[in-house]
Amino acid sequence: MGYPNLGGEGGRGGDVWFVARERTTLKSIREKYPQKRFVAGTGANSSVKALKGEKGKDCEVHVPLGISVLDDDGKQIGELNAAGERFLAARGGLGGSLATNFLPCKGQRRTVHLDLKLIADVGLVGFPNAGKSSLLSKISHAKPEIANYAFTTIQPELGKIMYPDYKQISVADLPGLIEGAHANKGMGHKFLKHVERTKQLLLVVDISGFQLSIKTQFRTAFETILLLTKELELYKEELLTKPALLAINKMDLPCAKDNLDELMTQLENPRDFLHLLEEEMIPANTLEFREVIPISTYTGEGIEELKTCLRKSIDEEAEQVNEDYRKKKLLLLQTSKQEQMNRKWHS
Ligand SMILES: Nc1nc2c(ncn2[C@@H]2O[C@H](COP(=O)(O)OP(=O)(O)OP(=O)(O)O)[C@@H](O)[C@H]2O)c(=O)[nH]1
Ligand SMILES: [Mg+2]
Repeated sequence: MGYPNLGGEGGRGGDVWFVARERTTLKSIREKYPQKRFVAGTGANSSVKALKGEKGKDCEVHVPLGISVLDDDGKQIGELNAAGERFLAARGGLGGSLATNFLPCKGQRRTVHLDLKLIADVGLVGFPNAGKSSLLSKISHAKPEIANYAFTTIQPELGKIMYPDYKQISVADLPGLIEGAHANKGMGHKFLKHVERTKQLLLVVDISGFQLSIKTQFRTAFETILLLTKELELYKEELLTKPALLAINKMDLPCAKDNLDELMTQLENPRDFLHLLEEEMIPANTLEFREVIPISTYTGEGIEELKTCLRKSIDEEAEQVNEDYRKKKLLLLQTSKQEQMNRKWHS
């Protein structure tokens, strides 16, 4: 009876949510929120009338798909992988009430870090200058930077291959990999983490063998493939379980045909040629390619075939996933039926 006019609880402060949206980039967040801080709303004062106050307006920050939310210690506390998924970054403070002596509470403050790993059907993996960006610009509408120096690409870029039946396959152009990338040399982890989320790998190698900015200025295509395999293996062995295809680029160059013949022989029995590489660089496992496609982004040779192969590989994989799902469902159904029968039997 002591407070006849103070029955209403103040409204809770607005929350801060991260909401996954297509076509959002980390850059756009930085531009929109240069202060880089979001503080959840403070609750409202207790109302004088015996009415409950309304909750404050939430702040929704649009983030790209593939965002991991990490706490200050680097521990992952959330993940946003599909459009519309939401993560509560900071909760609004409670409104004033009798219990808090009518005083509102402050909104939550939390320091979080956003880490973007691209989600794509196919990731382009290769040494710098192999022609990954040239390839992406050839098969999609993306306009990545292309130049005759290493590390032209420093940010991953996404492009989409459009098929006549409207199916689309997303392809991520990634920064070039170099020897030691697993130990964070070059673009290192920054690049390799994106490979984790691509469904399939498309290795792109330069058939001429010239390497820019790498210890050895010349590596045959076969050696390059082994070195790329080694880097992936050292970073995370599971990456090698992803379906992989191989595009052999720059087939327009004069040396290409002979080099290709040699490479194909080596790929038939890779184990017989491992000795060509320094011992410490030999990978424990070799990648098995679903398809090997010679291409030239200059002349267009092999580009249509490559698109067809990618499509086939992605479709096959999707079919396999569906099949596994069907099998799992069937098994569940069978076991639950069996359980029902058992119960009937015992009762
Ligand atoms: N001769 C020839 N040159 C090519 C071909 N494709 C690309 N190039 C050239 O190779 C160089 C590197 O091409 P990019 O597409 O930038 O290579 P990248 O693999 O994306 O390089 P990074 O971004 O540094 O990893 C450029 O000078 C291209 O013009 C090709 O089919 N034939
Ligand atoms: Mg590039």
